[in-house]
Amino acid sequence: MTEFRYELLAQDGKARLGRIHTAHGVIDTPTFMPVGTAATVKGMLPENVADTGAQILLGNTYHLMLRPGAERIARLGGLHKFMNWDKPILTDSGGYQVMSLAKLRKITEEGVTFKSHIDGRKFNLTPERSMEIQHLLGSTITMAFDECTPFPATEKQAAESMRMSMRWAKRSKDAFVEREGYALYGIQQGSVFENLRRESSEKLAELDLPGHSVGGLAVGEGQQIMFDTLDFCVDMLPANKPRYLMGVGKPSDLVGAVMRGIDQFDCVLPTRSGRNAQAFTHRGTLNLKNGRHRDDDRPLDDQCNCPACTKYSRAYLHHLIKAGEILGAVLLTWHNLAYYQDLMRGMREAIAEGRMEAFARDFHAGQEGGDI
Ligand SMILES: CNc1nc2c(CCNCC3CCCC3)c3nc(N)[nH]c(=O)c3cc2[nH]1
Repeated sequence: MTEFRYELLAQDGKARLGRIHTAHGVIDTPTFMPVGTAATVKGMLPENVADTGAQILLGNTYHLMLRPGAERIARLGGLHKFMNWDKPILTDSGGYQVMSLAKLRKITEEGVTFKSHIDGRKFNLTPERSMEIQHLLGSTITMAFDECTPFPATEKQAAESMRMSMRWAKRSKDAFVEREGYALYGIQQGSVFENLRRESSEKLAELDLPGHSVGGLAVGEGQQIMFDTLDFCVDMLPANKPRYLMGVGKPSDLVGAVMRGIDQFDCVLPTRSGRNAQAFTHRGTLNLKNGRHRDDDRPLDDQCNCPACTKYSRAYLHHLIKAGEILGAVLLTWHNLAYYQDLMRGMREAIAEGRMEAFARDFHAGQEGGDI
């Protein structure tokens, strides 16, 4: 059996090249984790997600507890078997999604009660129940139950919210079922306040967890404030353990956050925008709804080897989108996931060769390339 372990292989400035060893396989970092909210990466077969280079997916406590139910998934053999993905799965703890999706939410020290956004049934989510659900799912990496502090928040509001999350982190650890090769990550909170981020990091250090995430960002603060916060909060987390920035982000967010020491990312952007005709390319983003593509027989991205870019033209993709064809959403999702994996692979190679600064310069030059 494999014990959960992070290997730091190289550094270039604050950027890190690493490897996470888990019970379900190895993850090369920096890594982008596609989101599989309802036990599927929307529109993709898992083998094709793996083909893009993804080594780990995200699942979600909130969605799966509502439908089909964590106990049902456990009876059916767990989430890996259920969705036919045998590599690592990281599940979020549910608190963030309750606040962004559920109705009639009530937060107390005990946890959150809410009504399902699907059928209005009442639910109760506590650190203990979140741990039980993630255990039933068979998650490789379990996230502590936390509250994502809204932005903006006063320092007092951020302090109270963070302190509750730290009490919930302790309860999460006490309820977490230890298994070799599996891990519980703590979530750092504290909004944009350096002293609160430090207090949160010190509380998490007492729990001696195998990995951590930076929570409470990508909540509307904007890229500059996010980067300014990362400039001081990432180094507060142990350097010998993985650091995961939750909910991030667009390509330039990933480049900037890797350069600030982040190892893991998740974001719905590549999949959600793929379903909305938006494509990320080495030359910037474009929207295939735009009529300018209707006679363009060039590939979407001439530096990409995904099926959308090697087998079809922009004109065809435009046609599929205008016609509302399912294949349009499938091909653009596939491409965006491939582009994100290419970007991460490019950064891993750049860090290994000590040329991350040059990589970032070339990336930005390409994005402003124009005439795409
Ligand atoms: C988009 N920005 C953002 N997302 C955040 C998320 C969610 C990350 N993505 C989860 C997946 C999405 C659907 C299935 C799981 C956050 N999650 C937690 N627990 N805490 C945060 O502070 C937290 C903060 C976040 N900020």
